[in-house]
Amino acid sequence: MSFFGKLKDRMFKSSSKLEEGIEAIVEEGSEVQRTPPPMPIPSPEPLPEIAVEPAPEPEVDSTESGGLLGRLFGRAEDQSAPRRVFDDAMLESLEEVLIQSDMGVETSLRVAENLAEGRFGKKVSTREIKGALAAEVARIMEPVAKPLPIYAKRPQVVLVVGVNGSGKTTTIGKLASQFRAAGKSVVIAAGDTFRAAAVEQLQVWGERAGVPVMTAPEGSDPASLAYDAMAMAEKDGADLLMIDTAGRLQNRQDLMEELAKIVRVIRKRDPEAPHNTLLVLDATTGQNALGQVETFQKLADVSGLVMTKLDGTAKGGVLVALADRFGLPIHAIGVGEQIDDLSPFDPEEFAAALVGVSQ
Ligand SMILES: Nc1nc2c(ncn2[C@@H]2O[C@H](COP(=O)(O)OP(=O)(O)OP(=O)(O)O)[C@@H](O)[C@H]2O)c(=O)[nH]1
Repeated sequence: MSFFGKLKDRMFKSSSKLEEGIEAIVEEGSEVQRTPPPMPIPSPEPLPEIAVEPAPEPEVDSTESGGLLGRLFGRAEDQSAPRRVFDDAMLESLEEVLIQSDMGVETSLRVAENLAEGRFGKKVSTREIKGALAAEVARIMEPVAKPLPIYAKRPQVVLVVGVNGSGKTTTIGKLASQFRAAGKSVVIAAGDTFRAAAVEQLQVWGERAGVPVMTAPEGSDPASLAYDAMAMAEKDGADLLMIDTAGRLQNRQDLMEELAKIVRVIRKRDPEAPHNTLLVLDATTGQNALGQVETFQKLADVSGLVMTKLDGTAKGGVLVALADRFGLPIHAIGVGEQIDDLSPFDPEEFAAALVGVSQ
């Protein structure tokens, strides 16, 4: 199955919510429209003879793209499909549906406003609105869709941060496996030395990915492990060193000091390290993800995001809010617990899956 197929299948909770919401809005309004239209007033004078093209149906921006959205939403529409006039009530209902999909209030209001532009007072169908929404979401997401940059630097150090349970370990395993498949040599450092279970889990992922995992005794200094891992990665000529970290936000000061110390010691070996600081976020936490970005930006120099657990959540819209608010690159998304359930972030695929493409 293509990754888009998987994404579409698994993001059903978000998309069905948006899809059903938009359908309901259009259908509700279209009933109002069934009252007979007023009789046309005959024009007293013959119209001057100028070549007038029949007014075209309002175009869906996305249909102009030859890409995925164009293919999905661009075909001619069944004329019997319900339509309603885009009015204030529709604008408000759209805002509500977008907020419910976790796009955040600010972003939802702006997106709804953009959908209204050029359509206000005109009759629109569900598919037109879905197509336009998908195009708008893709437009917002386009600038942040950037794979993890790979540098010539060896080892490239990737520090992985995020709250406990966000999916750091799983993401490190998945990324390591992908880098291995691309012919890169990888070393993992199990930097959450305070939790034996976290270390064990990382070892399991290391085995799956065929990548060595450096560990240290429970409770030992994560910075010292990071330093040793850096030395080992240098000695082995590894392309990448991925460092897992603790995610205990309960004591923010300790965590900040711990992360700062890791950075300080690895810089003794390479003043430019870490080359990437990946923040792993759990999509099921919805709007909390926004707060986590703010917090971790204070704790570390976050360079990009990975959003996990997009499968089975109705909160996929939070990615749009994140992109709109922070503009941080989204390197990858996770849609499952298996090793190949991590994909580069594709804005059009995401937009289509979020909005729902069954129509
Ligand atoms: N459905 C789904 N589950 C995921 C995904 N990514 C991670 N998980 C699951 O989320 C749980 C937590 O993931 P971990 O990788 O252990 O998270 P962590 O941030 O390392 O957490 P700690 O080890 O507690 O610090 C595990 O049960 C994973 O299998 C995903 O994309 N989709």
